[in-house]
Amino acid sequence: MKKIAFIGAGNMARAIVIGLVNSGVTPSDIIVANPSPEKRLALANEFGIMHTDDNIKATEFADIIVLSVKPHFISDVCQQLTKACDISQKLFISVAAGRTVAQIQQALACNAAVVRVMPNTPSQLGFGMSGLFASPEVNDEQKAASGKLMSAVGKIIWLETESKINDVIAVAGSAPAYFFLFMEAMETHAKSLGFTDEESRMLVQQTALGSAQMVAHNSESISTLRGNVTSKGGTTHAAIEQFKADGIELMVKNAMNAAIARAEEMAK
Ligand SMILES: NC(=O)C1=CN([C@@H]2O[C@H](COP(=O)(O)OP(=O)(O)OC[C@H]3O[C@@H](n4cnc5c(N)ncnc54)[C@H](OP(=O)(O)O)[C@@H]3O)[C@@H](O)[C@H]2O)C=CC1
Ligand SMILES: O=C(O)[C@@H]1CCC=N1
Repeated sequence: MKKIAFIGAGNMARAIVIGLVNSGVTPSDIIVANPSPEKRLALANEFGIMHTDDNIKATEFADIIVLSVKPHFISDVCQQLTKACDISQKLFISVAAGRTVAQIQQALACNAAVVRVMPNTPSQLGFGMSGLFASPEVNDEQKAASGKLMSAVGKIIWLETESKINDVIAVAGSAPAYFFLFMEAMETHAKSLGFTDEESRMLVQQTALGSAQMVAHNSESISTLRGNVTSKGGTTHAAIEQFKADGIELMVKNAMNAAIARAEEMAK
């Protein structure tokens, strides 16, 4: 197995590291670099991976460097690495939203092999969904290695054009938060209907889980599954009509387009 370094030990790095270790990757093949100790120590203590506060040491150790800092730190981190060590044979995987291959290569001062990945946090349970785009410099072996890495934490699709990364952000990268928002709204109203906190959480959580499982395990369209719940003139019909009257389809479309627009803006 290739050695993997995570630069940045935040939410996304944590999600992927957990998924990798749970999928059987040897913990001592993974190193995480983060300036402040709490998050990297937590990962090291929980999963037995290596850790450091030195991005350069982590980069020297690894074949694959996963850039998992906030987008506005990507350029500084790349410039730091390129000045301090030989990166010519390394594969860079960037999970950053709104940071293009060209920007990363410019900061690395070379035409490095870069794979952009747009993952999501369910990766930590092995239920991730990632879109991947490879720069022309990425060879077949590196492409296979990055596909294998992200397949360890969920499902993947390869993208023909880099701009599709922004579409994946809208449909999958940011999308767990949409479902959480919906669940939060339902949980809040369940509480106002008099259910306890625990009951409200369980009612919403189990219903969301069951619904997602039905989608995953049925070949019928999602629309058909919805129709199967919706008796004509019944309670679900009343709720769905109210959602439609309040503009749910437009709301979802506008929200997804807002995510895409923000990603495009960040790339400028
Ligand atoms: N969260 C998500 O659902 C998703 C996030 N992403 C992408 O993942 C990336 C990380 O996001 P997320 O994990 O949420 O962010 P976090 O803020 O949780 O994590 C970023 C981490 O980077 C560390 N860091 C800051 N500066 C440096 C540096 N110079 N060198 C090394 N580490 C540094 C921070 O440390 P400290 O806190 O100590 O400053 C922090 O632990 C972003 O680019 C985002 O676009 C992509 C898909 C989904
Ligand atoms: O909100 C963000 O910018 C990141 C990218 C996708 C999910 N979180």
